[in-house]
Amino acid sequence: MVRILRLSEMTSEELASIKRRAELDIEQALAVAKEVIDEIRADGDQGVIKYVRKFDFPGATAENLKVTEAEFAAAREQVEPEIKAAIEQAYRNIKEVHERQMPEEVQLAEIDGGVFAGEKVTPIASAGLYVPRGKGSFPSVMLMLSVPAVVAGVEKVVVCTPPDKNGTVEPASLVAAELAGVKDIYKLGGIQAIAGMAIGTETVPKVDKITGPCNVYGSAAKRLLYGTVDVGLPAGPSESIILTDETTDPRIAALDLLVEAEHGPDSAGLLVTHSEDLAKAASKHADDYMEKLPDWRKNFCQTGLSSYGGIILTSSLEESIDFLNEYAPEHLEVLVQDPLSVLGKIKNAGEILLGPYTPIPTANYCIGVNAILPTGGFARSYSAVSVYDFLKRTGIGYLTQEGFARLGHTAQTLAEHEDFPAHAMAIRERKNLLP
Ligand SMILES: NC(=O)c1ccc[n+]([C@@H]2O[C@H](COP(=O)([O-])OP(=O)(O)OC[C@H]3O[C@@H](n4cnc5c(N)ncnc54)[C@H](O)[C@@H]3O)[C@@H](O)[C@H]2O)c1
Ligand SMILES: N[C@H](CO)Cc1c[nH]c[nH+]1
Ligand SMILES: [Zn+2]
Repeated sequence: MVRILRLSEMTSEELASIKRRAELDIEQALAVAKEVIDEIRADGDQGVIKYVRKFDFPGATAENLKVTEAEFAAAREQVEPEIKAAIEQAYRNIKEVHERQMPEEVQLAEIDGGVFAGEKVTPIASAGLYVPRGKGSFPSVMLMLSVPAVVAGVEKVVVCTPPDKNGTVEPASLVAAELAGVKDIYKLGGIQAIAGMAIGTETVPKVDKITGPCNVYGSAAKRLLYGTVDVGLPAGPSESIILTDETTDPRIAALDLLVEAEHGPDSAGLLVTHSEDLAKAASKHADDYMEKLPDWRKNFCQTGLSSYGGIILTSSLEESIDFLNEYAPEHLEVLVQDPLSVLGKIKNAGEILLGPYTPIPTANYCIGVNAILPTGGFARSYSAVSVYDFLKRTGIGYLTQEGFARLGHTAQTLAEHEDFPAHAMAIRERKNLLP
């Protein structure tokens, strides 16, 4: 049975472990990440190729690291029409959502007589997208990263994604990339991908920003390369909370508890409820549904649900909401009787999905909201991937003579107070230099 943890009886260590998720495991990956990064810094392509061969594609060479036009053509042929149609529908919604996010290129307003303030947005010049491939194929992630980057207007979009041992990139991911307008794809996974794009080699372009979810190895590389490159939002092992009450169908709750738990042994699936009956029924149904999964996914669920996940039994809906706000889940499903009634009380979640007709997979794939979300508690301060991950906002200020007359003295006063004499002089002397 999926474990039921009564919140009031959990020790502080148990609670801390649940809230920390799998982030702790990154420590064991840091050593190998440092070794790989150092060799890629020193040896460029040869460093990259050594580790692509070691971890993914034994036949890797500098000549076959980049996906060719022929491989795109082969992918178009291989991908079933039904899969293509699904990718196209998902693409349309994701594109619609992200185009709606785009701000005006320049905004400037006169906020006081002669005082103009605003901002302009500029796409970053180059972005490196990481599309994972270890414990699943992710054409959906390809779309969720490529579409906002292209909509934002990034000139150079580079993708790294692990190849299989024969050097093949998952065909549906290539179809998705081509649909989104991205063709610079490199057969790199894990540490070597992050390091290759952060440092740049003879074959792998150096980029200004890397973003995309990855496992503990890629996450370790991002942590070590923070400062060399912008490593984007912390998107690690998947996690979710299913918030329920006594009215929730325990079968629906059990089904949805398994969704993110199946991503990997380090994924966290939590069901949070104040109904003991619901908890017990959902635990039983989850066991039954797990039997329907292939062994490797069932094992992921069982491992995750018994270490980072399970069913949290609280004393009230308010306590459930307090717990989820503290936990800050990547995915939050709200299956209580009146989902909209709790929306205003939810402060920390990567996404909020309302009601029984909005299971997490609909958002993972095709509602259009971005499914690349902060994990490990970072939903307290990070947002889902959006066009803003690929745009810079630059402030614009403009004072007319009237505006300067209005603000000059204030600026000089504060400059003198903060003991910056050149700041103060730049204002004071203008009165003698300008009409
Ligand atoms: N937060 C999000 O928005 C989001 C979205 C999708 C997926 N995810 C998560 O992303 C993660 C993807 O992980 P994954 O493993 O499936 O794919 P991955 O692409 O991150 O990792 C696979 C790569 O890891 C490297 N690797 C494997 N074993 C290694 C070792 N022993 N030493 C060094 N490198 C090694 C290989 O190069 C391989 O290509 C999952 O945890 C999934 O839950 C998160
Ligand atoms: N749930 C993942 C984010 O944690 C997104 C995804 C893609 N494919 C399946 N799931
Ligand atoms: Zn998922």
